[in-house]
Amino acid sequence: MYRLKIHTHFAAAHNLINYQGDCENLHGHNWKVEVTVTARELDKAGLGIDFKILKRETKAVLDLLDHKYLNEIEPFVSNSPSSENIARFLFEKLTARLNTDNVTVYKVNVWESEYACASYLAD
Ligand SMILES: Nc1nc2c(c(=O)[nH]1)N=C([C@H](O)[C@H](O)COP(=O)(O)OP(=O)(O)OP(=O)(O)O)CN2
Ligand SMILES: [Zn+2]
Repeated sequence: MYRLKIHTHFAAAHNLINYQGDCENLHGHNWKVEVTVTARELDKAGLGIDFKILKRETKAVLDLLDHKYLNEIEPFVSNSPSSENIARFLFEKLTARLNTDNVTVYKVNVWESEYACASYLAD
Protein backbone atom coordinates (compact mmCIF):
# COMPACT_ATOMS: atom_id res chain seq x y z
CA MET A 1 0.00 0.00 0.00
CA TYR A 2 1.25 3.48 -0.88
CA ARG A 3 0.19 6.82 0.59
CA LEU A 4 0.41 10.02 -1.40
CA LYS A 5 -0.30 13.52 -0.13
CA ILE A 6 -0.65 16.94 -1.69
CA HIS A 7 -1.32 20.23 -0.01
CA THR A 8 -2.93 23.39 -1.27
CA HIS A 9 -5.07 26.21 0.11
CA PHE A 10 -8.16 28.33 -0.34
CA ALA A 11 -9.46 31.58 1.09
CA ALA A 12 -13.03 32.12 2.21
CA ALA A 13 -15.28 33.90 4.68
CA HIS A 14 -17.53 32.19 7.19
CA ASN A 15 -19.22 32.42 10.53
CA LEU A 16 -19.86 29.48 12.81
CA ILE A 17 -23.51 28.57 13.43
CA ASN A 18 -24.76 27.79 16.95
CA TYR A 19 -21.48 29.06 18.39
CA GLN A 20 -21.25 31.60 21.15
CA GLY A 21 -18.16 33.76 20.79
CA ASP A 22 -16.16 35.77 18.27
CA CYS A 23 -16.42 33.10 15.59
CA GLU A 24 -20.19 33.56 15.21
CA ASN A 25 -19.29 36.86 13.51
CA LEU A 26 -18.27 37.11 9.87
CA HIS A 27 -14.53 36.54 9.42
CA GLY A 28 -12.16 34.76 7.06
CA HIS A 29 -9.34 32.24 6.87
CA ASN A 30 -6.70 31.08 4.44
CA TRP A 31 -7.31 27.38 4.95
CA LYS A 32 -4.51 24.96 4.17
CA VAL A 33 -5.83 21.66 2.79
CA GLU A 34 -3.95 18.36 2.78
CA VAL A 35 -5.33 15.45 0.79
CA THR A 36 -3.98 11.95 1.37
CA VAL A 37 -4.87 9.00 -0.84
CA THR A 38 -3.80 5.37 -0.79
CA ALA A 39 -2.90 3.32 -3.84
CA ARG A 40 -2.68 -0.46 -3.83
CA GLU A 41 -0.48 -0.72 -6.91
CA LEU A 42 1.76 1.41 -9.07
CA ASP A 43 1.35 1.96 -12.79
CA LYS A 44 4.10 1.40 -15.37
CA ALA A 45 5.51 4.84 -14.58
CA GLY A 46 5.79 3.91 -10.90
CA LEU A 47 2.90 6.17 -9.85
CA GLY A 48 0.02 5.36 -7.50
CA ILE A 49 -1.83 8.31 -9.04
CA ASP A 50 -0.26 11.21 -10.88
CA PHE A 51 0.13 14.16 -8.47
CA LYS A 52 -1.07 16.31 -11.39
CA ILE A 53 -4.44 14.51 -11.27
CA LEU A 54 -4.62 14.79 -7.49
CA LYS A 55 -3.91 18.53 -7.66
CA ARG A 56 -6.32 19.10 -10.57
CA GLU A 57 -9.23 17.30 -8.88
CA THR A 58 -8.57 18.99 -5.54
CA LYS A 59 -8.52 22.38 -7.25
CA ALA A 60 -11.83 21.59 -8.97
CA VAL A 61 -13.44 20.92 -5.59
CA LEU A 62 -11.80 23.86 -3.82
CA ASP A 63 -13.04 26.17 -6.59
CA LEU A 64 -16.51 25.57 -5.11
CA LEU A 65 -15.33 27.31 -1.92
CA ASP A 66 -12.49 29.63 -2.88
CA HIS A 67 -13.23 33.33 -2.30
CA LYS A 68 -16.82 32.52 -1.31
CA TYR A 69 -18.95 33.16 1.74
CA LEU A 70 -19.26 29.56 2.90
CA ASN A 71 -22.51 30.04 4.82
CA GLU A 72 -24.27 30.69 1.48
CA ILE A 73 -23.12 27.37 -0.02
CA GLU A 74 -24.74 23.98 0.63
CA PRO A 75 -24.35 22.13 2.96
CA PHE A 76 -23.08 25.04 5.07
CA VAL A 77 -26.31 27.03 4.97
CA SER A 78 -27.59 24.89 7.85
CA ASN A 79 -24.46 22.87 8.68
CA SER A 80 -21.88 25.08 10.39
CA PRO A 81 -18.83 25.66 8.18
CA SER A 82 -16.37 24.51 10.81
CA SER A 83 -13.05 23.05 9.73
CA GLU A 84 -14.45 19.62 10.64
CA ASN A 85 -17.43 20.01 8.32
CA ILE A 86 -15.26 21.50 5.58
CA ALA A 87 -12.90 18.50 5.86
CA ARG A 88 -15.86 16.11 5.51
CA PHE A 89 -17.27 18.06 2.54
CA LEU A 90 -13.92 17.93 0.74
CA PHE A 91 -13.44 14.25 1.60
CA GLU A 92 -16.83 13.29 0.13
CA LYS A 93 -16.40 15.39 -3.03
CA LEU A 94 -12.89 14.04 -3.61
CA THR A 95 -13.97 10.46 -2.94
CA ALA A 96 -16.60 10.79 -5.67
CA ARG A 97 -14.01 12.12 -8.13
CA LEU A 98 -10.92 10.08 -7.30
CA ASN A 99 -11.80 6.67 -5.88
CA THR A 100 -11.07 3.75 -8.19
CA ASP A 101 -10.29 0.07 -7.72
CA ASN A 102 -6.72 1.16 -7.03
CA VAL A 103 -6.99 4.59 -5.39
CA THR A 104 -8.89 5.56 -2.22
CA VAL A 105 -9.14 8.98 -0.64
CA TYR A 106 -7.82 8.31 2.86
CA LYS A 107 -7.77 11.60 4.74
CA VAL A 108 -8.42 15.31 4.34
CA ASN A 109 -6.75 17.72 6.76
CA VAL A 110 -8.04 21.27 6.97
CA TRP A 111 -5.82 23.78 8.76
CA GLU A 112 -7.63 26.99 9.64
CA SER A 113 -4.48 28.46 11.15
CA GLU A 114 -0.89 27.42 11.64
CA TYR A 115 -1.95 25.86 14.95
CA ALA A 116 -5.39 24.31 14.39
CA CYS A 117 -6.33 21.43 12.10
CA ALA A 118 -9.39 19.20 11.63
CA SER A 119 -9.26 15.88 9.76
CA TYR A 120 -11.83 13.60 8.18
CA LEU A 121 -10.80 10.02 7.48
CA ALA A 122 -12.23 6.99 5.76
CA ASP A 123 -14.10 4.70 8.17
N1 LIG B 1 -13.00 22.51 16.57
C1 LIG B 1 -13.09 23.73 16.00
N2 LIG B 1 -12.97 24.82 16.76
C2 LIG B 1 -13.07 26.03 16.19
C3 LIG B 1 -13.29 26.17 14.83
C4 LIG B 1 -13.43 25.00 14.04
O1 LIG B 1 -13.63 25.04 12.82
N3 LIG B 1 -13.32 23.80 14.67
N4 LIG B 1 -13.36 27.38 14.29
C5 LIG B 1 -13.23 28.49 14.99
C6 LIG B 1 -13.36 29.82 14.28
O2 LIG B 1 -13.52 29.61 12.91
C7 LIG B 1 -12.27 30.86 14.55
O3 LIG B 1 -12.10 31.63 13.39
C8 LIG B 1 -10.97 30.37 14.98
O4 LIG B 1 -10.03 31.39 14.81
P1 LIG B 1 -8.72 31.50 15.66
O5 LIG B 1 -8.07 32.72 15.22
O6 LIG B 1 -7.96 30.22 15.60
O7 LIG B 1 -9.28 31.59 17.10
P2 LIG B 1 -9.01 32.69 18.12
O8 LIG B 1 -9.51 33.99 17.60
O9 LIG B 1 -9.57 32.18 19.38
O10 LIG B 1 -7.42 32.76 18.12
P3 LIG B 1 -6.50 32.81 19.34
O11 LIG B 1 -5.16 33.10 18.77
O12 LIG B 1 -6.58 31.44 19.96
O13 LIG B 1 -7.02 33.87 20.20
C9 LIG B 1 -13.06 28.45 16.44
N5 LIG B 1 -12.95 27.13 16.96
ZN1 LIG C 1 -13.27 30.86 11.49
